[in-house]
Amino acid sequence: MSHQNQAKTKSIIEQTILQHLNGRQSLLVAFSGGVDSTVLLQALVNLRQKSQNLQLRAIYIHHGLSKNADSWAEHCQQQCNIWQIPLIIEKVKLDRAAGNIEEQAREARYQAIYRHLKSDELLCTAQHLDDQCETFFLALKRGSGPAGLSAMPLENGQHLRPLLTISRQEIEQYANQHQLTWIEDESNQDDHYDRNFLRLKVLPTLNQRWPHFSQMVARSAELCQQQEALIHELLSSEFKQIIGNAKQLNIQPLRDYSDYKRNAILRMWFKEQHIGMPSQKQLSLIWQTVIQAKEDANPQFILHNRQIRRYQNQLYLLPLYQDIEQQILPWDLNTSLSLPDNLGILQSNYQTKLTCRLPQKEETVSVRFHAQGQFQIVQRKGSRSIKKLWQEHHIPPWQRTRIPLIYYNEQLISAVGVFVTEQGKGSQISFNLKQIV
Ligand SMILES: Nc1ncnc2c1ncn2[C@@H]1O[C@H](COP(=O)(O)OP(=O)(O)OP(=O)(O)O)[C@@H](O)[C@H]1O
Repeated sequence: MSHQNQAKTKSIIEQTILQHLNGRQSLLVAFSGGVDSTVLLQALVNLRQKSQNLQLRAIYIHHGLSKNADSWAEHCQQQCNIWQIPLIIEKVKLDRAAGNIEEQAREARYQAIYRHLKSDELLCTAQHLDDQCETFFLALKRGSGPAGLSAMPLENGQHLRPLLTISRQEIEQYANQHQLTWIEDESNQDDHYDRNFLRLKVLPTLNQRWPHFSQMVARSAELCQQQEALIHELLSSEFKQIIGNAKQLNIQPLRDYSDYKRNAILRMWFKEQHIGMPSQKQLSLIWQTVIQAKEDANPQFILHNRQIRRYQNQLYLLPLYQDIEQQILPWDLNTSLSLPDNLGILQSNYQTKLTCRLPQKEETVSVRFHAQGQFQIVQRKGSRSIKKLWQEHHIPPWQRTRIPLIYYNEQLISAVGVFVTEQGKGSQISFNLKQIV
């Protein structure tokens, strides 16, 4: 490549980034140490030198997946020292046994990054044109509609992908021209992963035959994005009317919509809650088995580690709660006991109201639950008084009876039936601890 062309590549990359920054100056760069984010960071350092007044920070996420991850973190640190950029190194924990390690890593990575992102900062990641093409193909392989085929947006909230229109080849040229050093992740060569298979085996053939193939795919993705934006614009006022404060969806109006409109509204709802899009089949199952379930049913549908529930004609997207009925929680009454899933904190109060009978002695214990925007009530499972409370407070079924087994002084006692209300004002209610041994 001639010097002239190289200089052109350099200025194209910097100019493109500058254009996309559009005056924003405070940036957090997701820096993996790979060639793409190395080029991104270096180009930003160059722009900073040219008095663009940029405030740069970088973040490296240590997934602990590769045996080389420590040395990658070290490499990123050294590089940032040279460029005088503060670097955050954050370790995340993944569970290999839980499967889909790539997806887990991605989710944990973005969660960790967003924890560090300041409100006035822009997150910059280094996906490029060829990544965009691969993402489009991966969506095609899943049979996605326009939402999936939109691939990655250039900008989404506080997240910018300033290299999205730059090709891999241009990035590599820039890296070589600047004699940059970067990390080669050994897993990039493993075509067992779908993305690598596309990159290594499929797209080179297509790009060889049609030199602007990736640009054309990116254009299709952009057209899909425009269609999505249009649908969003057309439905947004209706959507606002049927979504509640807790992001629950009023399903009554959905019954009068056409299938197309209903599915579009449901997709908007999932998107709003940052959950991966359900497939067409999953959408129709949600419609049939949850929304259309018999009135007295208590339907549940699990999607991407969340559960979809219906209650009083509203659709809720909730975390998957632990089965605390099977859990044993040791409790020293001198300290407070945190219940799982944010169910609250148990605290004993020796100026008691209610009696707990333990084998050795009779002791009176009352238990208070502390409100944290919610309040918790523990009572005997299904007793008449508790049923009344459920009704009064509109407690949905999935919050009604959660029974942890609790040890006190090495004796198994049980707080029988825990439930949570969201609006709770009265915040503290005492209950019976029942001895069950
Ligand atoms: N370990 C990491 N630490 C910090 N940033 C990272 C790390 N891995 C990836 N990134 C950032 O994310 C960008 C995209 O990387 P990659 O394509 O591997 O992720 P991805 O999960 O496919 O992202 P997306 O789904 O948003 O395309 C990188 O260019 C880099 O900016």
